[in-house]
Amino acid sequence: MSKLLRKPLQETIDDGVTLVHEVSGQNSDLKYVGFKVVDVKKGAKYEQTLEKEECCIVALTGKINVTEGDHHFSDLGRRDNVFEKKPTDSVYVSNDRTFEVEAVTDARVVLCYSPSEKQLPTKFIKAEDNGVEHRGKYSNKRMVHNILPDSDPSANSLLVVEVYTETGNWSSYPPHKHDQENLPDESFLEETYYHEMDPPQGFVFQRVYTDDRSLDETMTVENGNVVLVPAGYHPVGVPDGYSSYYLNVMAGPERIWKFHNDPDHAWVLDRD
Ligand SMILES: O=C(O)C[C@@H](O)[C@H](O)C(=O)CO
Repeated sequence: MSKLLRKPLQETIDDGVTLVHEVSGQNSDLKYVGFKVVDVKKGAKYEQTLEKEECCIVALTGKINVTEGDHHFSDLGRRDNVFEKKPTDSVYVSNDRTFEVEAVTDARVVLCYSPSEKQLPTKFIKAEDNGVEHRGKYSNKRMVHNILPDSDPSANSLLVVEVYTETGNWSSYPPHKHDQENLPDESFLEETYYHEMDPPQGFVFQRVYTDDRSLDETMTVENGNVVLVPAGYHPVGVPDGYSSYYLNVMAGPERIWKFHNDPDHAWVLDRD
């Protein structure tokens, strides 16, 4: 098994709360990105006290209430299935704060983390505020929901985005990387991919590789898997008949997404 590929854990951590994924500095080489997925049954609660880390809570599917101090946000979440392809609600919570997520319906909640020292205001990121982008042509078509892009200063480090790739298409393609602190040409950002497929028996392929091939892994990724991208190019290929969804979390020393295309493949962008 690749050390970059994570399968769902399905570990009960509280009444009605199942830990589906947990990526942290304790169980990976990532220093800037932490990632969790929890399934919360209707009426159950997940609570967490953040230390020196900020968190973006994404109502992936189902409906939730989120409370942090005097802030209470009700009935967040816009879809029962990510393949409804509509943006959803999220909440940004800064370091050293405690939040609670209560499920209004059975819900899957994504928790995106990055180290943070400087407190920022808690912020409700409404579905309507997600920038929606259609990128690419030929077999490189995808749709993006920008939850926390680098143009939004609400977070210290976190960048969060959802990407839908059409059947038979490629995304994060031509292959690009962001693993050098070399601004303005490239930024260093670690990344995680949480994947789903429609229909769910589908799979996609994701390759993670560096120029010198000291890292070069090609993974068969199934519904609900997570891929870690500590460095390198990280294209995704989607087989015919299946659609792909993934949620990316990125973070690094500077909060800017500046990627570098693999020079061997950048030519695909130059076609008419
Ligand atoms: O293909 C896309 O446009 C999505 C990717 O950019 C993805 O969000 C990523 O690789 C970020 O580095």
